[in-house]
Amino acid sequence: MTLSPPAPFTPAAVADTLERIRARTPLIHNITNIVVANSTANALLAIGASPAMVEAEDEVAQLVPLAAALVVNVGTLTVPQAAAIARATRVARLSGTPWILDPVAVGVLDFRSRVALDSLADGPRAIRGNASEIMALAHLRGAGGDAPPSGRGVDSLSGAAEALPAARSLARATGACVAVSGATDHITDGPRVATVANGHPMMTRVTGLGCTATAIAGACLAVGDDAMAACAHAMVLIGLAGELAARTAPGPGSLQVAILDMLYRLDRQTVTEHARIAPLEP
Ligand SMILES: Nc1ncnc2c1ncn2[C@@H]1O[C@H](COP(=O)(O)OP(=O)(O)O)[C@@H](O)[C@H]1O
Ligand SMILES: Cc1ncsc1CCOP(=O)(O)O
Ligand SMILES: [Mg+2]
Repeated sequence: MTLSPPAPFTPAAVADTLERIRARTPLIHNITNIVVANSTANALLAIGASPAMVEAEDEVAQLVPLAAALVVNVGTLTVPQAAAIARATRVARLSGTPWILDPVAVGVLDFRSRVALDSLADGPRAIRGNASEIMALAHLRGAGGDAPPSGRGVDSLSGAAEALPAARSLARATGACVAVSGATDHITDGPRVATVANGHPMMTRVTGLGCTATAIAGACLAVGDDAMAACAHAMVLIGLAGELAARTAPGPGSLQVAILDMLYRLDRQTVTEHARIAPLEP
């Protein structure tokens, strides 16, 4: 007898994704920022994936077709990195490697805004950002109405629900799933919306946890066919790790370490008991 798979936005589906990552150890190619290169590599290892941080323009074209997913993050963009990103996303489009964009501080700084916007032509499977970044990117793409207020550097000035209309338009315009993080994460592919209510406010006091969510979404994309489900599952995994780690961490320093330990320790039972994921009914 074969069991039918669980509905996509349920704790059981998140547990399935986690177990697939652990079983397959997908190679995740990251072109990312200097702040989080170490912490996101460790988070990917802790959850069971295999990270490689490679950004030489002469090397990315070789690695992208070998990788199970590509993560592109413009957090500390440089001119050589922009060239590597353009090459990598083009190869990803041609080789069918799923890729995800983290538009760090897009809307605040023009160079990265242009690079992120141009990259959309190569068909990211997903985009994960905070509310300010998603509203800004949607506006740049011509899918977001009036110019939104830009973020405070890499931090958002708006809540995730506020960005949902822009996220839906961006998803429709690009074909990507869009995940907006915040106290309650909102994930959409245009028609569908799901929410994830895991997390802890102390997570905003550790740098790079949004970038970590994006990297984990890369691992989820690598092992699943439904990009929106992959993004939602990733938001549960990082949110849950943060929430459970915050139970004992007295401050952000210990929280950062405890999140790594928790990503390593998450299992089907913990996910099933604590995941707060749900489809948002229209
Ligand atoms: N107020 C909050 N309460 C609970 N979890 C949060 C809160 N703000 C952010 N998070 C969680 O922290 C992680 C990083 O999100 P966020 O801070 O929005 O991204 P970024 O660092 O890119 O701005 C996500 O898993 C998100 O769910
Ligand atoms: C502080 C900082 N500055 C440039 S990139 C970066 C990290 C941003 O990480 P996150 O978006 O996950 O908070
Ligand atoms: Mg961010």
